[in-house]
Amino acid sequence: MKKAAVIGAGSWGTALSMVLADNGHEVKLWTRSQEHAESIQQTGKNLRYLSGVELPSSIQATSSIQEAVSGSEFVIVVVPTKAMREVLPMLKDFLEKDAVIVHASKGIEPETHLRISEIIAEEVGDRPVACISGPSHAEEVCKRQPTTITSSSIHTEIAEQVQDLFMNQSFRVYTNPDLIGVEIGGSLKNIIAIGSGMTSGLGFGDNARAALMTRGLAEISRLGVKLGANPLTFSGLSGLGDLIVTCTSFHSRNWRAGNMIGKGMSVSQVEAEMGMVVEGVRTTKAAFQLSKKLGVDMPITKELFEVLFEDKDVEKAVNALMGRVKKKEVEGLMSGFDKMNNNDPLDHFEP
Ligand SMILES: NC(=O)C1=CN([C@@H]2O[C@H](COP(=O)(O)OP(=O)(O)OC[C@H]3O[C@@H](n4cnc5c(N)ncnc54)[C@H](O)[C@@H]3O)[C@@H](O)[C@H]2O)C=CC1
Ligand SMILES: O=C(CO)COP(=O)(O)O
Repeated sequence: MKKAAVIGAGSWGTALSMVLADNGHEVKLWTRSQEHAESIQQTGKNLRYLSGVELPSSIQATSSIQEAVSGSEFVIVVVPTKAMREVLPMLKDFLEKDAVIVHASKGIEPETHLRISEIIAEEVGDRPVACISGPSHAEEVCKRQPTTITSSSIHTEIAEQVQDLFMNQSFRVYTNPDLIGVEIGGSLKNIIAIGSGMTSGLGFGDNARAALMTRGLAEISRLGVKLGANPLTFSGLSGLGDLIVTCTSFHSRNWRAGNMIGKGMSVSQVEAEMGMVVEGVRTTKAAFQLSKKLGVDMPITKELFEVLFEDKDVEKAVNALMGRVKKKEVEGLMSGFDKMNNNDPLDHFEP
């Protein structure tokens, strides 16, 4: 039995608390407001974010970050990316000496272009950090439906500790040392999910969605490899896996946001209507900036940036993508494979 603090009682923090409680760990779930903590304690439910779900009675909700973090061996941070710089300084002084920080959020910070593990390093200093990421809608995890994710850390033993912490019969956890690839894949798929929702909102069908997902993965991989990721990570759970789940599901807030924009709503209207975080909007800005800085061609991200931040008409964005100059498919996709030490890509996957 381990002691764990989950920081952020939105849908994902709550679902992860359930996995940890199911595994017999002592779980403190930190909420931003006292009212929310009291409501969870009194009703045994998170009425705001996962209303129909009965939480294990062992989960202790608290609005005291000191109470949550002190004594915890694992601190799982699950707030939206834009809240990281507010929340991390609040918990920093209560961290135990050997506490492992795990984050489960998906985003890149605009302007600094930092991944979340890098923001954690800036805010709390040099500590063991892991990221968990993969195709995992909270709505299904809380029903204990089969789910697979990746635990990533540059320290193999930390990734494995986190794997052991979360893994159970309905929640299967793999490890991958490629922290850059895992964080980039999980963050950038949200951009493509917004685009996928837009194509449905415009009335397009399966062909458009498949095109966007495939070419989206190509540009995610191009940027990721430029940043130092292993290209094969993008065909794993935190890459292709999460791209599929987010681009094809009504559960996805990013997909739903794109769908509403495709139907004609403005970005601000959509964000207000959603009432939950739509990470892909800020990440589109960050990825667009990064692609310009690094000279990486990301045509889908560019068009989505112009739709989301420069009021470009969605149909004009589609026309711009479809009317690009002719290209070879495979050459661009394969660039980066020369980074691998092994000549046979399949050797990189454990059976
Ligand atoms: N919902 C899901 O199925 C999954 C979500 N994620 C990621 O997890 C992260 C959190 O997402 P959700 O839980 O779904 O979001 P959510 O919108 O359901 O909840 C966000 C939570 O963060 C809190 N929060 C917001 N701003 C805050 C601030 N400034 N300070 C402190 N707390 C603040 C809110 O009170 C709320 O408890 C995101 O990065 C998302 O991409 C990852 C995998 C699955
Ligand atoms: O990352 C997710 C599932 O893996 C959740 O995606 P949304 O934030 O779009 O709901």
